Amino acid sequence: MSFVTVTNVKKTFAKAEALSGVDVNFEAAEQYVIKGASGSGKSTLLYLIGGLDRASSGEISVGGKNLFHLGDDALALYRNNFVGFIFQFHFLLPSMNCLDNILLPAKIGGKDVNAAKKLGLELAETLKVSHCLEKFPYELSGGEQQRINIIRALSLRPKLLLCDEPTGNLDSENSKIVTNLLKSLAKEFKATLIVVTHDESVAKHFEQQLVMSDGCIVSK
Ligand SMILES: Nc1ncnc2c1ncn2[C@@H]1O[C@H](COP(=O)(O)OP(=O)(O)OP(=O)(O)O)[C@@H](O)[C@H]1O
Repeated sequence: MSFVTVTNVKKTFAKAEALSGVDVNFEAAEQYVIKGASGSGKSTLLYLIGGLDRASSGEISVGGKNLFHLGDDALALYRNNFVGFIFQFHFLLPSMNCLDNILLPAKIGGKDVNAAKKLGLELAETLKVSHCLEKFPYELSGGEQQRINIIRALSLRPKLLLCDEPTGNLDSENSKIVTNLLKSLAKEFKATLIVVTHDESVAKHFEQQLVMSDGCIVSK
C-alpha cells in the first residue's frame, strides 16, 4: 500500500479550481519531484498533503490516516509529528537564535527536547553550520539559513518531507548543495521526499518526476 494516497482531490478557492481531481500515490521512503507551470496547482497539492489546508473534496491518506476525517487539533498534531516542511523562504523566527529555532517543533509538540538537540547538533555538524547555532537568522547567509531550516524540519524525524521551491532563493552552487542534502537526509531518515519546483536543474536530480498542468497531474 502507498504511504500517501491522493484520490480524486479537488480544491476550489472562491470560484477558481486550483485542483481538478488529482489522483496520485507516493510510496514510503521514495523521492519525487513535482514540476509544472506557475499556477498549475503544485503548492496547493503539497499543502493539502501536509495538512496545511483542506481539500474541497476527495481523499488524502498518509500512513493509513485519512486527513479528511481529522479535526483541527488532530491535523495540527499530524503536521507536527509527521511532516517536515521546507519552503523557499525559511520562516526562521528572527527573535530566536538558530538552535532555539531548531528546538521549537519539539518544544511546541511537547516532545523530547534533548533528543531533538542531540540530532540537531549532529546535523549541524554534517551540514557544516555548527558555528551558526548561537547566531540569529539575520546573521547567516541564505544558504546557511536554509540548512538551519532543513535541520529544524528534520528535528522530529518526520516520515514525510515536503519542500516547496526549497532552493528558490539560492545561487546555483547552494541550490545543488541543498538539493543533494535533502535527498541524502531523506534517504537516511527513510522519509518520503516530495519537492515542488519549476527549476529543471533541481528536478534533474530526481528519477520520479510528476508534472502538473491546470490542476491535474498530466504525467507520472
Ligand atoms: N489561497 C488562495 N486563494 C485563492 N487562490 C489561490 C490560493 N492559493 C492558490 N490559489 C490559486 O490556485 C491556483 C494554483 O496555485 P498554486 O500556488 O498551487 O500553483 P503553483 O503551481 O504552485 O504555482 P507557482 O509555481 O507559481 O508557485 C492558482 O491559480 C492560484 O492563483
